[in-house]
Amino acid sequence: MTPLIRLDDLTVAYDRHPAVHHVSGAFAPGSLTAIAGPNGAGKSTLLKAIMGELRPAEGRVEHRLGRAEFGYLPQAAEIDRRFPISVIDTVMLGAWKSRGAFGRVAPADVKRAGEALAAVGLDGFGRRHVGSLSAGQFQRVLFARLLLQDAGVILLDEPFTAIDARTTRDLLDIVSRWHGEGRTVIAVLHDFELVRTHFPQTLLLARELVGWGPTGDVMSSANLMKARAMAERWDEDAEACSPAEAPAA
Ligand SMILES: Nc1ncnc2c1ncn2[C@@H]1O[C@H](COP(=O)(O)OP(=O)(O)OP(=O)(O)O)[C@@H](O)[C@H]1O
Repeated sequence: MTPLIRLDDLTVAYDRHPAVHHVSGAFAPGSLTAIAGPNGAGKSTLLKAIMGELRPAEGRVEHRLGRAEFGYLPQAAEIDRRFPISVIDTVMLGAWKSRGAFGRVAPADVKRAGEALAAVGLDGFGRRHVGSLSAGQFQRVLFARLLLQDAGVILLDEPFTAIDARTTRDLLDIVSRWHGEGRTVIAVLHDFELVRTHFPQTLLLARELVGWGPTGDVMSSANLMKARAMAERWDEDAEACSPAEAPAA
């Protein structure tokens, strides 16, 4: 099968210090993949590089997708909820693909936004200010926004962190539905049990690739120990990356 997204010797760096180092592999269309690895492994950086928010220092991210084909749920810590915006308007932001960034709001979009809120269990919350929601309710709002966006590739950065079991279950149902609809879903996750039970593919990252393939193979004790050992060796003040450091193919 032709890959949907291919990573070719991808290195992504901040101030020339690599956070993702020489990663190669491919996401198949319609695949459901967890990105796992220790803190600081480069997982969020990799998501941002996949959707083009960060440019590679070396190597490439290859695909034929436009920006609108990517739906993205950032880490909760990256979102400022003090911005004075209602729940329904936040969900409506997901409709920008169909109406353009400054386009008029169509009644059909309002209806779809209401349906998306109902689908995530927040019927009647539309007029609430996002700052007044609990963390779990706000995560549901962000999923409703993704439902409205209707993207072919969905990137989720720690979608279930600080979320209770019931909300996690409800949001996992939505992830399963997206997978069933043939969308490609890539999620950064810390809960290994959840990875093993719900994600058929795993990309295990410790700046460099530890493993990428069927979850049962990749999440072996040997690989998890290897990832931890690699993380313990990281030197935050290491020299900037040079092409000569690339591992042999
Ligand atoms: N904007 C930035 N500027 C400089 N360095 C950054 C920036 N963002 C991330 N980094 C560094 O890049 C490395 C990878 O960070 P990243 O957030 O991608 O890791 P992660 O695997 O998602 O971590 P976590 O599990 O803790 O969320 C870390 O050393 C981090 O400090």
